Amino acid sequence: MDRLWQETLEHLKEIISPQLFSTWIKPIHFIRVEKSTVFLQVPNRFFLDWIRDNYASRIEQALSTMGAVDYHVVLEVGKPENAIGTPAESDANQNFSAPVEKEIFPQKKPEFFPSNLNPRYVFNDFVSGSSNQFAHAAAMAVANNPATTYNPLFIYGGVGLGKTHLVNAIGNAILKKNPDMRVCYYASEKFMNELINSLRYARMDEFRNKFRSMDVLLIDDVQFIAGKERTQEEFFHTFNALYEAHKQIVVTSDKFPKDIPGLEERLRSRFEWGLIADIQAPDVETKQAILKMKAEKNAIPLPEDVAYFLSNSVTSNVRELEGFLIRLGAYASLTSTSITLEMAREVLKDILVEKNKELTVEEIQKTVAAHFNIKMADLKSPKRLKALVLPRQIAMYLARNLTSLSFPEIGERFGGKDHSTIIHAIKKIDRCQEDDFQLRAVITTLKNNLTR
Ligand SMILES: Nc1ncnc2c1ncn2[C@@H]1O[C@H](COP(=O)(O)OP(=O)(O)OP(=O)(O)O)[C@@H](O)[C@H]1O
Repeated sequence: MDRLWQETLEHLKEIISPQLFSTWIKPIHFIRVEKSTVFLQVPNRFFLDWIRDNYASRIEQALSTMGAVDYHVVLEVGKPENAIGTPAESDANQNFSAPVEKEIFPQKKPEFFPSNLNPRYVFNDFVSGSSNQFAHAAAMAVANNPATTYNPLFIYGGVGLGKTHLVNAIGNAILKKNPDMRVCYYASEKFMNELINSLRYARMDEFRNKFRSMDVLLIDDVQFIAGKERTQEEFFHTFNALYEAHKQIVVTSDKFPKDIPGLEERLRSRFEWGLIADIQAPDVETKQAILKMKAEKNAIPLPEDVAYFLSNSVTSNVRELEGFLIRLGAYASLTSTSITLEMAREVLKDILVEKNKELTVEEIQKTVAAHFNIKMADLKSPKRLKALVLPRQIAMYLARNLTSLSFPEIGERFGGKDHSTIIHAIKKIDRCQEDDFQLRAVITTLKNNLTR
């Protein structure tokens, strides 16, 4: 099992950024396995909450990918004495001594049909702002009246913007009102792993019966099944069976259905049958409100100026924002100090320098060119072909929105165009976005890709 844990760590290293891996995964210690439960040790309570909410299901998926199928993770707080695994990053973590606490993830319901829902993700703890109010309202409508108006509900948005939170909130709210309903949350990778196992052990009937008997099926990060022929086929039949039986389906993705490469046409069109709601990057006020709410929940005293500093310093990923808060809270608790602006600047300096690097027009052009499958040189050229004009105007629009360059400076980077051309492009994209839902979706996707 030690080897399996090391292999799981290697796998996680590949799918999580080095920064996040060293902050959150490295300090975890493997303790033991009992039946199909893997006991892991984390340095403190903050860590436990954070890992449970953000990484537990990924760890379970990674274990499953490495062969430990259907294993559950139990997190414990404590000293790393009996632990095996990579050493914790900081001395502070090593020396932390706290009473041992245990928490099981996922919190399995005793009944036969586990919902896999994270009980902490509820509507009350979701901050609604202009960036997410449409998705929030749609999610509430579905939770109040499942399978009546918006079916399927498709929520899309960039990394760490609250899709998993919202989809779990829908499930939790429905179950609260209707405890007998069969509500089930599945990360699409877990759906795929379960399918693979059912195929391997000739248990497809069981698999189909299970998924087709649900009242509410919540599938998170559906983009992962794109390109996986067998999984898409099985999901397609599950979708049809549930839809025809008037059961609610909610799907999340990091992209608009049309923009998911490798997604079968028949699934794409079904996702567009219901309501599609986007979550955009939060503005500074929403970020501040989220931080304050999270600080209160975690009993972290967060001064106003630090909340403002954090909200202004990081790009858009709420998970990262929350990670900074937890880091500050842990630092303050371990060193028995209070959180101040000076301390926040010091503790987060390495990460924030990296984050504050401004995007370049070249990066924007590269991303736009790749999205539209055209050459970067075409974005700078004077060619007036229809297939080039829109991508070029979008790239100009993004350059204005995501960098601090002036109109003439942007013109310069687009092959020496006049500033009036840039102004015209920006106005046009601004105007068209108001009515053109698909254009808005493309711009959201590009913005999310550029600022993640
Ligand atoms: N509006 C919000 N209010 C409160 N918390 C939020 C909000 N948006 C995001 N969060 C928090 O940010 C963290 C990341 O959110 P979540 O996991 O739902 O993101 P995601 O969009 O599903 O990301 P991914 O694309 O990586 O799956 C969670 O802890 C969640 O509670």
